[in-house]
Amino acid sequence: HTDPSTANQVTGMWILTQALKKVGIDTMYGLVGIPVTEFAYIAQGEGIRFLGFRHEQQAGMAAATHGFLTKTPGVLLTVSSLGFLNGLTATTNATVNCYPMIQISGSSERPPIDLMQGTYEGLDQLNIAKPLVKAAYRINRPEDIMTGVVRVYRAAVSGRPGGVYLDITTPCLGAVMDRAAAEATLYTPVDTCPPMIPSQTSVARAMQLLASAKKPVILLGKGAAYAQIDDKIKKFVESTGIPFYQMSMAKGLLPDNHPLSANSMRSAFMEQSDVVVLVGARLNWLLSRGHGKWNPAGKFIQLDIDPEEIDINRQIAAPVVGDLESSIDAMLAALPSYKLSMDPEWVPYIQSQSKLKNEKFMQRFVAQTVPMTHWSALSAVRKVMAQNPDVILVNEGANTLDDTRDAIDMMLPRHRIDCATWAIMGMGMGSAVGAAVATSKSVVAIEGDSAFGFSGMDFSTACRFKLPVTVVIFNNGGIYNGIGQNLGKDGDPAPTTLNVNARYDKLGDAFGAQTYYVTTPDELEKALTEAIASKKTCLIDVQLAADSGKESGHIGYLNPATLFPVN
Ligand SMILES: Nc1ncnc2c1ncn2[C@@H]1O[C@H](COP(=O)(O)OP(=O)(O)O)[C@@H](O)[C@H]1O
Ligand SMILES: Cc1ncc(Cc2csc(CCOP(=O)(O)OP(=O)(O)O)c2C)c(N)n1
Ligand SMILES: [Mg+2]
Repeated sequence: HTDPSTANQVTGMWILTQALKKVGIDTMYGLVGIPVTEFAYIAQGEGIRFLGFRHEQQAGMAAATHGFLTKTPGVLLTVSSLGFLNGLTATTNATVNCYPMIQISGSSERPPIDLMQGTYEGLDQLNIAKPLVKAAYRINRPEDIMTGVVRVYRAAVSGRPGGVYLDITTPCLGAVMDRAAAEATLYTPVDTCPPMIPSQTSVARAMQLLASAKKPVILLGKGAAYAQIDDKIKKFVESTGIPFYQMSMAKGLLPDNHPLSANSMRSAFMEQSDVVVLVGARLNWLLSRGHGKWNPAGKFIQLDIDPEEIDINRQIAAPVVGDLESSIDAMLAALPSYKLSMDPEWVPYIQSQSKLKNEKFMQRFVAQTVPMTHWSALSAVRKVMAQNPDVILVNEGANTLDDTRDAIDMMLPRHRIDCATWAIMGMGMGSAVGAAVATSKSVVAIEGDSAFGFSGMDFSTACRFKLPVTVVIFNNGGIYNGIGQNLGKDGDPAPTTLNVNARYDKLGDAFGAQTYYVTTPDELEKALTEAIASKKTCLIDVQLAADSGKESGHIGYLNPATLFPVN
């Protein structure tokens, strides 16, 4: 597979490779085939890492995670039609979650697409992508490749980050151009993600409101984690002395056990806070869209880069529109000019109530039940994760997501990647690979067994690239707890001692992983400790009781026994 380019002539594939290097791309995730295989080889030959996956959705989740963790857009490469569509779910999810990523897909030549003449893998990809992603462009001519790459790069990283689609046609990839003319089109763009400075007026308005607050709270969202201004966030919290709450992917910006953490006091600050500071956090469903328990008299200060985010669900009394670094800098600079009037009992109240709640919460880990529940399994996992704070945690499921989020304190920023704003399943294996590749750190993915099912075949990708990824599967027999179980007669509740039949460790054996099958907390603690220390690709099947966890509806119970005769 050599590049067909010659001393005097180059192909569109070569130009695309050079253009990606000009904007600092050194890694691509994807699944090759017609018409992008040759391009991937050329890119590899020019020093761009390429990680081949089993499904484009997981390659896209890896690219999105890469973007969130590095602020350089992750690149997803797919073939046309279904490969493009498989990847589009990840690019759309990245757009919803504000992760910067670029999906590059080969596409058919235009005339037979536009005339619907039935071409190989023909699909009008650009127009299908447009409504779902932050921006979408098509390149038809080799001389436009650099422009197309700069457009998608800027769209992915500037303003609110998001997923962007770049469509490049087969004729363009294969087009031949004079080398000198092609080189003349290449350049490194200037200032691709400029600061967005908030107005002084907006900062003064926010500081006045903050200074008047009796029971303020600071909510840190994944935008604050993404901004990579960790010391400034810490300084803002500690110099104001205001309690803070971290959304799931902001956990670790300050340690979850920080004395100002209101992590266990969500209801209290929702009901009582008179001023709420949203820092890179949307007032969306994850925060009851600002209604329900929220104090109706509460006033909101919102720091966000997206002006259209303001007032989406509640009036924002003091919007500060700008990039978080510029906004936090401005507020820190103004702080000495203001005297805060926080109720001196507010922080002691938060701290004393947190202590009581945390002590009560710890009771959940006492029962070392066998068969295990999520909580008895987490009693072991939390111990091992506390000893390995620099391991990145990937997490998805229902009970597995909620319980793990509450059970495992994060000590470092950008060390927790989960199903986030859209709460989709199937981000696990791609995110684990993307996190390991982007950071060279070890990764532990705590997966519900149903959630694992969406991306499980790409566990083999982690094995193939020998990544230090340990997948821990909380196996309670399927979606929530029980679909597909051989249930009691006439839909009666299933007996709680049903053995869970699946053995995911054997799947790991098939791909050469270091695997474990554990049924007790002690076995799990030993296995996870060993797996992380090994820095190998590992899989731990954690057998839980079939009825562990709660679900929104025992839909498996609706099946009459006659449909599924109990064997
Ligand atoms: N660099 C940045 N500066 C300011 N705001 C940002 C930046 N990056 C992302 N954001 C904003 O952060 C917010 C992230 O919100 P969200 O994804 O709901 O986080 P969470 O679910 O953790 O609360 C988005 O509104 C986005 O516009
Ligand atoms: C793309 C998509 N399809 C389906 C669903 C609906 C769902 C929400 S949670 C979940 C899996 C829960 O079972 P799991 O075994 O993972 O966890 P546990 O509670 O510990 O047993 C599903 C299928 C979502 N959210 N996204
Ligand atoms: Mg399950």
